[in-house]
Amino acid sequence: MEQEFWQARWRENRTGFHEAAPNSLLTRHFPALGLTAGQSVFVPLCGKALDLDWLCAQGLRVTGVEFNEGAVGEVFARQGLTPEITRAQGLIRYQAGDLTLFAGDFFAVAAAHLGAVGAVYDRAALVAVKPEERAEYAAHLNRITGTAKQLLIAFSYDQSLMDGPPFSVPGQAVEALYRDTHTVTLAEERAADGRIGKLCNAQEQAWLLTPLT
Ligand SMILES: C[S@@+](CC[C@H](N)C(=O)[O-])C[C@H]1O[C@@H](n2cnc3c(N)ncnc32)[C@H](O)[C@@H]1O
Repeated sequence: MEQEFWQARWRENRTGFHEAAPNSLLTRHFPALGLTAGQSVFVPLCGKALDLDWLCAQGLRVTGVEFNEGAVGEVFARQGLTPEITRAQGLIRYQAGDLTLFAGDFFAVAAAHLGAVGAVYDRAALVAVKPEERAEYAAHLNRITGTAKQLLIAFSYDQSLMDGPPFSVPGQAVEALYRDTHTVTLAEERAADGRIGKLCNAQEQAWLLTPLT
C-alpha cells in the first residue's frame, strides 16, 4: 500500500484501526509463544498500537516499524520516554530503553536493524498489505526475522462487500503464505467488532505460526 495513502489517513485522523486497549487476542495468545523477559519481539506496521505498551510491560525488547513518524513519537511520549533519534539506512530510529521504533518503510528494514528476533506480532499488518504484495511481505518478514515464530491477527470476510484495507486474509491465504516455513494453527476465531464487523460480518482470527524444524 502506497505510503501517501497511509500518511493521508494519519493526517486526516482516519485511524479507525487504532484500538483503545491492547488487543485481547494478543493478551490471551501471546503467552503461547513462550517468550521470556529480555527476548525480542518485532511488530511490523505497528502504528501507535497500545499492544506495544503491553509487550513492553511483559519485559520484552520491542521493535516496530511504522510509516508515520508522528505515531512513533506518540508511543514514546505516552510512555514518558525521551527517545534517542538517529538515521539508520533510510529509516529514522527512535530508541529508549527496550523500545525501538523505526519510522519508515517496512521493506527497508534489514535483519541487521533488528538483531535476534524471538517472535513476530502481526496485528492488522498483513491485512493492510495489498493482496498482490502479500507474498513479498511474508518473505521479507521471514528474511529479516530469521523465520521467527509468530502471533498473527487477521480478518476474514467476503471481499466483495468492502474494499480493503483491511483486506480479507482467509485461512487458506495464511496457509499458502506460511506453510513452507511454519506450522499454522488457528488459536481463536471471533466476530470482529467495529465497522468491518457490522458491514461484512467479518471474523477476527488469531493464528500461531511455529517454524518448521
Ligand atoms: C491497519 S494499520 C495497523 C496499525 C497497528 N498494527 C495497529 O494494530 O493499530 C497499518 C499501519 O501500517 C502502516 N504501514 C502501511 N504500510 C507500511 C509500510 N510498508 N511500512 C511501514 N508502515 C506501513 C500504516 O501507516 C498504518 O499505521
